[in-house]
Amino acid sequence: MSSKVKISIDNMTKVFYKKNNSVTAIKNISLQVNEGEFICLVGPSGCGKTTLLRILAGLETPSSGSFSIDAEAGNRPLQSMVFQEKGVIPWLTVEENVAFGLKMRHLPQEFVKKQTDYYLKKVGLINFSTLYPKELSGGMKQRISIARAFANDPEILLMDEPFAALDEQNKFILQEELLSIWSENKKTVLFITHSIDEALLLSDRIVLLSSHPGEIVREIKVPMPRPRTMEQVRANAEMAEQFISIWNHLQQEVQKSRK
Ligand SMILES: Nc1ncnc2c1ncn2[C@@H]1O[C@H](COP(=O)(O)OP(=O)(O)OP(=O)(O)O)[C@@H](O)[C@H]1O
Repeated sequence: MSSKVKISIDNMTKVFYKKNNSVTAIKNISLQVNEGEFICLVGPSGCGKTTLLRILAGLETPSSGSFSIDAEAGNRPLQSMVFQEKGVIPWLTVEENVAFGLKMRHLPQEFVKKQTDYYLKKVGLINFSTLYPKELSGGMKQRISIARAFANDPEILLMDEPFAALDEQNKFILQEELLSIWSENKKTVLFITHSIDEALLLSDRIVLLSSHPGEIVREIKVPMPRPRTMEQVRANAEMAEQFISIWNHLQQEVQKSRK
């Protein structure tokens, strides 16, 4: 990981205004993410995690505060986003889905083919490239989204619970595949998860948010060296301590939000 700051979020607040009331989704969020850093955002439901990612993706505007993403020269997209579901285009084949962003940028056909095949191989879909999403399992569809996001070669990757809808076995496989791809090109990643295990496995740093409105309450540097596997994470005493500490935080925040 470099010491260069890639994402800088400065005192950001987002308020949604409705007819007769307003909802503050996130409040005074300040965060700096280094180039190549993998950060997981963990917090109770409704604390504004998705809102924060949507702002960074340019899909919402902050009510106050600001952010910047350090962009290198060239025509790389600023960010790619991977969602929990519905991230694939149903009328395009697997290959066309992965190539979509590259084709939109009118990159040379040869380069698009090379980049697409590389990531299709990485996620184990090269033999399924002519199929349509309806012919695939949920895990395979998420693989398309991951392959497309990396193939686009964005400045940063934003991932909103990409594995939440998968069964445990598929989830473990995809987590390891994601880590394997990430370890090659060290993208800067902001990843939302409700799974403490997942956050401990994937992150360099875990950012804990309070219940609604979401404020950053703690940052945890994950002490375990890489490469990591879920078995190692679960067998490690220090990680077990972190798990309990995060679990207690979430319990307290959920109880607070119910009062
Ligand atoms: N477009 C919107 N209009 C009005 N309110 C919104 C909008 N988007 C989000 N909110 C509100 O902002 C708050 C934060 O929502 P958000 O989806 O960001 O939380 P979250 O932490 O991602 O939740 P979860 O973990 O359940 O996915 C919620 O109270 C939600 O109702």
